[in-house]
Amino acid sequence: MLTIEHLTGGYSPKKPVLHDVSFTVNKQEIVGLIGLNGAGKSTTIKHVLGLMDPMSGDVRINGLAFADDADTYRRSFAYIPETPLLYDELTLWEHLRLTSVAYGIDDSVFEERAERLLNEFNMAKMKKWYPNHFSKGMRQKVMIMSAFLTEPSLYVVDEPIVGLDPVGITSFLNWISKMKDRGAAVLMSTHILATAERYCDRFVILHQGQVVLAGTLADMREAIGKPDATLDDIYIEMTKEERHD
Ligand SMILES: Nc1ncnc2c1ncn2[C@@H]1O[C@H](COP(=O)(O)OP(=O)(O)OP(=O)(O)O)[C@@H](O)[C@H]1O
Repeated sequence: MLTIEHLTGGYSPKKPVLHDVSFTVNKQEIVGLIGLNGAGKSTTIKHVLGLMDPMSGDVRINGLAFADDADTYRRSFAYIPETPLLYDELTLWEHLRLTSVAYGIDDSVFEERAERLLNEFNMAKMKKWYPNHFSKGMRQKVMIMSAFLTEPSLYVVDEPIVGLDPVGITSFLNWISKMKDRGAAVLMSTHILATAERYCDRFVILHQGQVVLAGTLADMREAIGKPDATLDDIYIEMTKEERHD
């Protein structure tokens, strides 16, 4: 579904941030992108979104690179950003509607999906509200519902649960698991390792712009020779040098 091969990239050709990054996210799989602040997670995501061109290497969704066909590429995934971006002049319902129009979703399909999502995320009463009345968590839920509305084959998710209350977190994780079971691929960047450990099928640990370890929890435990290690233990082990322990 998502294939990243030998990606070197970043903001200035003289000083790449990502070095030879390779990993895949398959159908029916949640892959956790893990790393310290500044490790390169957001930069990787910007390359996946097509916002940045690779300096070398390749990023493909369903075999298609952004440069091949930008419109088809963009429509093949939904992105949930860390910081919600809403239009002050559109109500919650209009935000959902705008997304559905952009993705070419049928009106009847839109209404049915939107109502289900509003109920799941406890936002039904706020359909006609404008974003200036939303809390931070509510704003995040608008982004989450917009992404789920499109039912894409790939979800790219940046720190999805920061700012959500426990009920919202459960709704998000249940819904993303349901989409995964139906065949979606999910790339999820997060610092919340206990949740990642429970919900992700595989992990990619980035450190200073390089993949230092990847695989299932079992693969990574074996690689570091610690059969009982938690994801926290593995993460700390792989990033030791930077913390000068
Ligand atoms: N717009 C930018 N211009 C130049 N350098 C940038 C820019 N954004 C990030 N960087 C640099 O790229 C490197 C990787 O940053 P990135 O934002 O990808 O890290 P991250 O893993 O997402 O971190 P965090 O967990 O803090 O969000 C850092 O050294 C950062 O200083």
